[in-house]
Amino acid sequence: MNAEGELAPAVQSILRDVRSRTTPDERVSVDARSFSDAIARTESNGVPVVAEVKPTSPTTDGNRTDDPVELAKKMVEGGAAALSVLTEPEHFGGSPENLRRIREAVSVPVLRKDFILEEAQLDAVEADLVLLIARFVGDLSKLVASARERGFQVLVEVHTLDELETALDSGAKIVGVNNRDLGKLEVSLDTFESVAPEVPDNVTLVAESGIATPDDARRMREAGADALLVGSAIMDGDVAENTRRLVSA
Ligand SMILES: O=C(O)c1ccccc1NCC(=O)[C@H](O)[C@H](O)COP(=O)(O)O
Repeated sequence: MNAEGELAPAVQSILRDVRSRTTPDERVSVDARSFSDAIARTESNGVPVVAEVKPTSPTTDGNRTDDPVELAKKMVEGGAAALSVLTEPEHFGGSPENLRRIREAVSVPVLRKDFILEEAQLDAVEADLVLLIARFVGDLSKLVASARERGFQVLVEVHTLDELETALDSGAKIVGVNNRDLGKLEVSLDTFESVAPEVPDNVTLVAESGIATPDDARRMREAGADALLVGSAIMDGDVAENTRRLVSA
């Protein structure tokens, strides 16, 4: 794990809050909806998009206060293959309860987007996939195994080739390359293009962050993305139409 001094202040604050939150006593057991099946179902009609319910963020102006379940349903109506739901409350306006309600209301797989550092955090809510960020997790192999024991599929997020190596060593079968550098919060689609060629073919590859237009979507697909994770560009305006535009890219 990187020294926290190298992280943007907002990210340092997120990690401090995560550590101060209480964790549940009871272990979850999940019957997960398959992410690879959801991608395969979408492939014949369009681009597999993981649409993110992201009410706000450290880099977003304002807070979208619509009912998250209504937003999620509109994303599915727009053709989203899967959903990502922020459960971090202080900096992203999310909650485990939002995810629980959304997962009950839709039939596509739902990713829990949070900053999970230790095993007990996995038990906050059931989801089909959980995100583990290679940069922040001390023993990634152990946490991947703990998540799988509970039935979760695991999306391991990387930003560099070194982190990709750590992810693959941990046995990750789904890898997300985050175009957002959590050190500086700068976004560049070049990141995905530089890391993707080193990802083995048998790994499901997700391009994350900074995808705003159909051109961006095509660019990420040409660079090897099996799916695209999109937050801000979908949340800003008509979420069904925004999702549809990227799915039809
Ligand atoms: O989005 C942020 O401002 C942010 C700040 C600090 C840490 C993480 C952050 N984002 C988390 C994400 O992974 C994104 O929500 C996700 O990849 C979607 O990105 P985008 O399409 O650019 O909204």
